[in-house]
Amino acid sequence: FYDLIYFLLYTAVPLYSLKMQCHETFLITCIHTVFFFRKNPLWGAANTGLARWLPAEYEDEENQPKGWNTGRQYSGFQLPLVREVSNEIMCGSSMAVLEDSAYSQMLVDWGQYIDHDISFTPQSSSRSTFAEGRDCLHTCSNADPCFPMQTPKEGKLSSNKSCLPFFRSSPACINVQTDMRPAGQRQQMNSVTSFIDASTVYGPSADLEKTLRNLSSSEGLLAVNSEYSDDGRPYLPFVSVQPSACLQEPGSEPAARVECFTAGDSRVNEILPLSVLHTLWVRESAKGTSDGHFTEIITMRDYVPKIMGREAFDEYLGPYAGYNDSVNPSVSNVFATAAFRFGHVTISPRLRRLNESFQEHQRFSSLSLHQTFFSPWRLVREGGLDPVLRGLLGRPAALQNQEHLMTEELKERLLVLNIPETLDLAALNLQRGRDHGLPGYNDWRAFCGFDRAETRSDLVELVGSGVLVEKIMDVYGHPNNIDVWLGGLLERPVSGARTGPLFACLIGKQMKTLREGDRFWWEHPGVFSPKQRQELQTHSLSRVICDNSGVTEVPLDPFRLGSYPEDFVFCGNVPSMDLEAWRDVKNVKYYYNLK
Ligand code: HEM
Ligand SMILES: [Ca+2]
Repeated sequence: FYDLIYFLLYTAVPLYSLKMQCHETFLITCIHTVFFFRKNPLWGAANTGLARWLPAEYEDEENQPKGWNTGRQYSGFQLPLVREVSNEIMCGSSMAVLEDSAYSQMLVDWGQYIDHDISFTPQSSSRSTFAEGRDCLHTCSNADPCFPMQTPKEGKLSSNKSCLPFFRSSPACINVQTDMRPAGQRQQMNSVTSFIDASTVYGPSADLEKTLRNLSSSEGLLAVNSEYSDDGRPYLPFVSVQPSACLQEPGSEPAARVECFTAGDSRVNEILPLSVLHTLWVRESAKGTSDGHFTEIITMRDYVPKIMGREAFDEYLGPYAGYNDSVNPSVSNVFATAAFRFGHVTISPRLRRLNESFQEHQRFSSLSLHQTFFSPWRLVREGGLDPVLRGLLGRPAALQNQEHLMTEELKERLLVLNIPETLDLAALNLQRGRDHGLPGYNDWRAFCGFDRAETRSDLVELVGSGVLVEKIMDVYGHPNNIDVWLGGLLERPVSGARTGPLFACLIGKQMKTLREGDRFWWEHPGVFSPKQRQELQTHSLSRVICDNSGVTEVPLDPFRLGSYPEDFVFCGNVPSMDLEAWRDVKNVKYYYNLK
C-alpha cells in the first residue's frame, strides 16, 4: 500500500502541484509541505508538538513549570533564579571574548538560520494573565501565561523592575507521540516543519507560501522588494502591516521608512546576518533550483561535523542508512530548548563589515551586535548584503570561553519584538527550559548513556574548571538541579568540536532523525538519480554567495576561517552544478522531486 502511495507522490501529486506552482525547465523542488499519505502524517509537520525524549517534569505533574512555586525543594535546595545563574556563571569576568581560530562567523549564523528551518516554539498569544487580565509585561507574579524572571537586586536591566517579563510557550494542540506523555501533561509546539526543507524561504505551510509568492509572476517566483534593490539584486519584501516594529535610521524622514522584511520565517529581522542569509536564499530560489536540498547538504556535510566533531558525527550519524518510516523526525523539546541553543555562546559581540579587500569598510564601520537587532535599514542604507557577507566569511566566530560565556550584547541588551525592554538571553533559555518542564542535566546524561555527575569532582572532570564548578554548586546546591542548557554548555568540548559530549549526543540523535526520518532526503534512492546526486554535491554555500551577491572572492568552505587573500578563491573557480543531469524529462521519478 505504501509503495503505491509512494508512487503516486512521485508522479500524480508532483504533476498536479507542478501545474499549480512550478516554473522553469530546471525546476527541481516545488512544494515541501505535502504530508498526507504518510504512515505517520503528523511527524515533522508544522504546528504539532515537539517530541519528548524524556517525560516532562512539572511541579504539579501536569502544567506548572519548574521554579513556579516558591520554596519548592529539589534535592534539598530551591532552584536558583535564572537571572542569578546568568549573572554568576555566564559573565564571570571582564576578559575579552576569545576568537575561534578555525571557524568563521558564518558557521554561527548558519546555525541560527538552520535552527529557524527546524524549530519555532510559539509563545502564548495572550499577553495577559487568564484569570485577572494582568499584563505579563507589568506583573512580577506567576499566573499563566506569565512566568516572570525575578531579578536579584544587583541584576536589574533597563526597566529597573524586580523581574523580567516572560511569556510561557503555547501548549500544543496536536501531539505526535503518546509514549512519553502521561495523559493531560502540557506539551509545547513546533510551528515550523522539522524537516530541513527551506521553510525559512517558502514558509512552513502552503497558505503562507502563497502569500510569499509574486502573484503576477506566471513562473510563481517569490515576491521581492518593490521599493529598494541592492545594486540590482532584490531585497526581501516588506511586511504588509505598516508601520512595522523594526528600528529606523536615526533622523530619517517618515517617508523613508525601511520596514521589517518578510520571509518564510517570521524571525528574519532579529539580527542582520540572519536577514542576509534569508535574502541570499530568496535570490537563489529565483533560479528554480532545489534550495531545500542544498540546505540539507550544506548542513549535514559542512556544518554538523564541525559543531559536534567528526568522531561524534561518525558515532551518532555515520553514513546515510536510508529512509526509515519508523523514525520520528519531529524536533525534540530538549534539542530546541537546550542543546541547539549552544550557539548562543558562540556569537561575537561585533559585526564586522568589510570592503572588497576584506578590510574594515571605510564607510560602514563594524557594529555592536545590539545595533543590528531588527534593523533592516542597515542593509538598505548601508551598502547592502556584501559588506556583511564579507564580515561573516572573513572574521572568526567567538570561541566559547569559561571565563566569559555569553556576550553582554545578548546577556544585557537583547531585544525581542513586542517587549519594550532589554532582556537576557541566558536567563530566557533557562526559564524556557523550566517552562517546558525539561528534566535536569543529569537525567539527560543518563539518557545519553553517560554517568551522572554525583559529586563536585565528577563535575570538575566534565567541566574542566574547579572555579566554575564552585560557582555552579554555589548557585544550584546539587548537581541534579543543574538546568540542562547550562550543564550541557559548560562541558568541555569533545575533540574537534564546539560542543561537549551531552550536546554532541543530543544534536547527533536529532540530526539522525531529521535525516533518516525524511522521505525526501536528498540521498534517499528515488529522490534523485545517481548523476543528479553527484551534481548536487558540487554545490556549496560559497557558490550561492557568488551567484547571489556582489562578493567576488570566497573561501571554498565558508565555515572555515581563512586569511585573505591566501585562502580565498575567485568565484569563477568555485565549482557549480551542471544542470544537464536534470534535462532528461523522461525520467519523471527523478525530475519531479517533491518535498
Ligand atoms: C545574535 C544571534 C542570536 C540571537 C539574537 C538569538 C536570539 C534568540 C531568542 C530571543 C530566542 C528565543 C528565546 C526564548 O524566549 O526562549 C532564541 C531561540 C533559539 N535560538 Fe537563538 N539567537 C541567536 C543565535 C542563535 C544561534 C547561533 C543558534 C544555534 C546555533 C540559535 C539557536 C536557537 C534555538 C534552537 C532556539 C529555540 C527555537 C525555538 O524552538 O523556538 N540561536 N534565540
Ligand atoms: Ca523546516
